[in-house]
Amino acid sequence: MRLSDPSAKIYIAGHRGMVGSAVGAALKKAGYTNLIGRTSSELDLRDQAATRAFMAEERPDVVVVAAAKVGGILANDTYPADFLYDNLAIEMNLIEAAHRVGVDRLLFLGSTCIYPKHAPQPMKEEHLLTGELEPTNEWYAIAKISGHKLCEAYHRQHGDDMITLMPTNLYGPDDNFDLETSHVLPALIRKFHEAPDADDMVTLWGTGTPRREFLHSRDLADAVRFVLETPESQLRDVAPDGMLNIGVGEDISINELADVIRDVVSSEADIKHDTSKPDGTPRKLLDVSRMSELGWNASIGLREGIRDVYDWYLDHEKDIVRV
Ligand SMILES: NC(=O)c1ccc[n+]([C@@H]2O[C@H](COP(=O)([O-])OP(=O)(O)OC[C@H]3O[C@@H](n4cnc5c(N)ncnc54)[C@H](OP(=O)(O)O)[C@@H]3O)[C@@H](O)[C@H]2O)c1
Ligand SMILES: C[C@@H]1O[C@H](OP(=O)(O)OP(=O)(O)OC[C@H]2O[C@@H](n3cnc4c(=O)[nH]c(N)nc43)[C@H](O)[C@@H]2O)[C@@H](O)[C@H](O)[C@@H]1O
Repeated sequence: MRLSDPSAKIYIAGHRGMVGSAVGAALKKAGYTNLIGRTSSELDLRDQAATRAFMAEERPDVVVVAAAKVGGILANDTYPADFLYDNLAIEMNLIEAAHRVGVDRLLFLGSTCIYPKHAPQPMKEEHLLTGELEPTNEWYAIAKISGHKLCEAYHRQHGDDMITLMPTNLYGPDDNFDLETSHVLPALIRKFHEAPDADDMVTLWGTGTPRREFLHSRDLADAVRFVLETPESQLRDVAPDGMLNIGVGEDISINELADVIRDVVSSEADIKHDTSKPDGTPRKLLDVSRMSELGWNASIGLREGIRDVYDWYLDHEKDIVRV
């Protein structure tokens, strides 16, 4: 059901994360006053009984699933069991419990690693399951595909209003800046920040030739609000499979990204490549025509977004967990 009541109870699972915190801010700004969240120590969503009990007690009208085990290419490749099990457990428990209590709408957040490694570019929603996955993150990808399919199963069997957003690589305030487990953009902000001089060296993983698309978390949060406020019939007309790519529709090579970040951070460091680290998917540019057709487009440019995150990083550097 379309979100229209400002007092609707909205549960943001993962409300403290980069995406969850941006979604909370966007919904608050839009006038929604009844937002709830629980930290993972208050409610471990891998615990089915605890998740069912929480949902039965709170009975939210809307659930946004922004809780997940998340990380960059090296973390995914290093901890396959954690990325597969945690994400399967979290999404299975949340989606099933949402069905049990009869929420009006559930929004599941997937990720574009669900598409085949060599999918046609730009990638359309119908390219799902048409080819082999990228090995470094197939574990996370299979979990996210399963989450989407579970939403579709509840929609088909019970008529539940459950929609999957498939965001491209995200960045923003409250991102993870740990140099081993983070994604490339926050990692390079920190690396160049910590290497300001001409005789410093910044190491890029892989060859730097893969291309990535980057969406600021505030843009994603606005897309979440937009979809929640759109009637299910309109969403399903455009997305009969219940899936919507969320991106900017353009990409950049990692080498070019490094040049932009080095410039924004005002570093004079040189760059070298550690080709012992994986490149991952060569490219994963999204076709964003479904969201454009619905009337939504991203608005934060990459350079502007990197500047925004770097300003946030400078204000929070001392609080960021050291490796
Ligand atoms: N970052 C990206 O590039 C990207 C790209 C596409 C899609 N996404 C999707 O966007 C969503 C959010 O990602 P993010 O970047 O915001 O990640 P994040 O900053 O790591 O936040 C993840 C959140 O999930 C919560 N969480 C993790 N395990 C939990 C558990 N067992 N029980 C309860 N809560 C748990 C954490 O809660 P605590 O803080 O309380 O521990 C955290 O707030 C995920 O579904 C992710 O797949 C992310
Ligand atoms: C959105 C996420 O995309 C993720 O794939 P993916 O874009 O390759 O994840 P990233 O870790 O952002 O890596 C993107 C590209 O940047 C290169 N890279 C260069 N330097 C660095 C660095 O210092 N740190 C990192 N992390 N990368 C670096 C990396 O080798 C890869 O080719 C998936 O593993 C997740 O599951 C999720 O789907």
